[in-house]
Amino acid sequence: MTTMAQVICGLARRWCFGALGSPLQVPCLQALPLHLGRTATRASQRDLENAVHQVKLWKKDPGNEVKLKLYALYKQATEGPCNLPKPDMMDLVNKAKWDAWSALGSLPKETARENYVDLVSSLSAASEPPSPAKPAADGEQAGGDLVVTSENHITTITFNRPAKKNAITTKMYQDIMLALQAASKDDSVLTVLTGNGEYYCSGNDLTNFTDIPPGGPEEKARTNAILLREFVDCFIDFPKPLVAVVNGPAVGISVTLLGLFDLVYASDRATFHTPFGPLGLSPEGCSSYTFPKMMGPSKAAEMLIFGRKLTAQEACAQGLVTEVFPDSTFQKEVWTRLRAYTKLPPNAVRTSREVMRSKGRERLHAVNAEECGALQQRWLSEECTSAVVRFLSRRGKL
Ligand SMILES: CCCCC/C=C/CC(=O)SCCNC(=O)CCNC(=O)[C@H](O)C(C)(C)COP(=O)(O)OP(=O)(O)OC[C@H]1O[C@@H](n2cnc3c(N)ncnc32)[C@H](O)[C@@H]1OP(=O)(O)O
Repeated sequence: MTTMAQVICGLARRWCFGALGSPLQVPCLQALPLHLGRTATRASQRDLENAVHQVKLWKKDPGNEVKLKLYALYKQATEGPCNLPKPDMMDLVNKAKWDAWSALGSLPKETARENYVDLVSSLSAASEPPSPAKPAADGEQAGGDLVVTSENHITTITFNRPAKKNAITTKMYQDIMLALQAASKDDSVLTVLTGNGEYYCSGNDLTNFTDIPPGGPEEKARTNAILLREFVDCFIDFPKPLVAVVNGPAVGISVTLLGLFDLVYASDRATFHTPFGPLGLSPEGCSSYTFPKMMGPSKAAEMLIFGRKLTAQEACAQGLVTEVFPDSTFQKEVWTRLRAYTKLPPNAVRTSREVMRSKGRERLHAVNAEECGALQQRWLSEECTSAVVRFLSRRGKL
């Protein structure tokens, strides 16, 4: 289990050696000597060290807001006002810390120390006594974040991160591409994408934006654009029928990609949401082309620009979904139908699909390239950065 002190220590370390480049000589909090008991009315250096020790014993994560406040107060108490250059806006973690520290302005070191000690003491009073760390639950990641199975001439690729609503990590994008490459060559007739648990998929994992490489945010945006382009290209070029078994809510890229599928079967629990406006993003997955073509420009605009969430029935009425099934019989009905389809003559299936797809393929590649170029810019924008920071800080991920 990660303790609070490890988290704060991690923050301090990342601040010291992160994207800012120059080491800042901030002591790791865990390296401080420990003393117990506050005796004076004004907090002493010893009280501060004692408070740091108490933080180490906290069992519960107090949340991002408190962590940032503690970080800022600690820095102010030990180093005084922040005089570091403002980190790049895409450097989310360091920017949040810089903002928190800078917000303390010229608060005297003594006052910062006192505030730190008081904050820790008020939070400690409310927290539980420490207990030994528990080992991680067995099987939490059973099967990995992506599970690929092949049975009865159907290859199934399952998003398997139910605790994270099946958000897609960078590794999952790569693994999906590998799985599609393998499925294009195996003896399956159909390839299915589905999700394990309550969600089909909550789209791109928003923490994918937080690890900034040495080349900075621009490099991150460039490599993400390359990965996204290759990823979507795999769907455009996939030679067999693609089926989405949408078992629950779908968000972001898991929705836009549906325009490249041949069949989309949805549970009546599923919803379809592309919150690009609120996230400061623009469409991907060729949806800027496939959605207007499928549902008309105005309905597509409502989804892709203004982020209107569709129910499964609405998505079906717009042509995004092939058929909606009651959740209680969804799996049974869909898989029975798919197994029946695998009995069709495979070469005829493949030929029909190729004839239907070949005409639009070049256009789809051009659309994909254009969308990825636009997104590369979007990812570097203040609008997008602020939206990602809002999401991550609400969930204590910074
Ligand atoms: C190579 C780069 C390619 C980039 C391609 C670009 C794609 C664009 C998109 O896909 S945009 C869409 C991005 N997705 C979202 O904006 C969804 C964000 N998530 C949410 O809004 C909500 O989590 C929810 C509505 C999906 C579910 O809400 P609910 O309240 O039911 O559950 P929680 O929020 O508590 O979620 C449970 C845990 O799952 C984590 N999580 C969910 N979605 C994501 C995500 N997309 N990225 C990262 N993490 C996600 C959430 O943080 C919770 O984790 P925790 O339990 O550890 O706190």
